[in-house]
Amino acid sequence: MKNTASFIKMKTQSEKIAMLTAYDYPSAKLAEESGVDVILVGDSLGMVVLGYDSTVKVTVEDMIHHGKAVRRGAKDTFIVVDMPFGSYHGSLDRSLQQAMRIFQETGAEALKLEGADEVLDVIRLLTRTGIPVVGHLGLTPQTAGVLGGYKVQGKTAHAAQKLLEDAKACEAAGACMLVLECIPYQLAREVTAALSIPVIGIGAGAETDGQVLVYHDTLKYGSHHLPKFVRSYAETGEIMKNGLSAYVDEVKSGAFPAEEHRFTMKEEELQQLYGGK
Ligand SMILES: Nc1nc(=O)c2c([nH]1)NC[C@@H]1CN(c3ccc(C(=O)N[C@@H](CCC(=O)O)C(=O)O)cc3)CN21
Ligand SMILES: CC(C)C(=O)C(=O)O
Ligand SMILES: [Mg+2]
Repeated sequence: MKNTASFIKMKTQSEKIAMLTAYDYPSAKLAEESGVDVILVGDSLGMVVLGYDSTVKVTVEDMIHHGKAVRRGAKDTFIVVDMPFGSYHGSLDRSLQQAMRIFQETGAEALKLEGADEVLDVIRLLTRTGIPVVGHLGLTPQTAGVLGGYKVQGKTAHAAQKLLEDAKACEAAGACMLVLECIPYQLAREVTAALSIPVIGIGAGAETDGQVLVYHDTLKYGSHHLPKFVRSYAETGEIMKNGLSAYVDEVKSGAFPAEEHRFTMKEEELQQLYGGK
């Protein structure tokens, strides 16, 4: 099992870190078998698995439910679980309580929190408590309503400067890793060079220490809109739909089930059952 020190070593040796989301037992198992370095149980599960139009309806219970399934499917992979919307704001006591529940019940290796500013106190508290924290800056989907949608962040010199300072502050607060979402590649490059902790990008160009993508985007599973930064590596949705249509067709035509799918009662038992009839 890799740990936070392994990822720092990978950064210093310029070995790229491959992170992928997973939400259940089979997806986690496939991710582990594929050699993924870090599995993220993302709150994006609200959109790609539960069918919400944003991540803000996702609850602590949802994250625990899915996190436990992912743990069962990937016993030997470093797992990060997103703290969901509203679970790490308001008071430090409550934030720690929610974090402890997710961390203890799922058995994850780390938790991910979006933002800096007041979230820095939470990063510090969780880290001191013994919970490794992954930061998340740039496009932070939990605050999309305030940001004005899913838009590229850090495009102006002023916004880029603020993001760089936030990134340094996350590291100083104890974050073991940082996710940068939807920012210009030049800014991602600068943040990656400025930090000692690994920086993982999504829509942040090729010059970060690693990449993360959403499972369903990577496999083109589901009918959702694919963001511009995604590359899909398999037409899974199409393959599944073809398989399911073939099943329905064969039930309708009577081609399924065939003789090899049925069970047989012995002739003598049939005799006894029906007598001489
Ligand atoms: N399926 C899925 N993939 C993701 O990567 C993802 C989620 N869901 N849900 C949670 C967040 C939301 N994310 C998103 C969603 C949409 C865009 C998007 O459509 N962006 C525009 C760019 C907008 C601009 O130019 O400012 C795009 O065309 O890619 C970006 C990030 C990333 N995360
Ligand atoms: C897109 C990644 C970084 C994420 O936070 C999620 O999947 O929820
Ligand atoms: Mg997330």
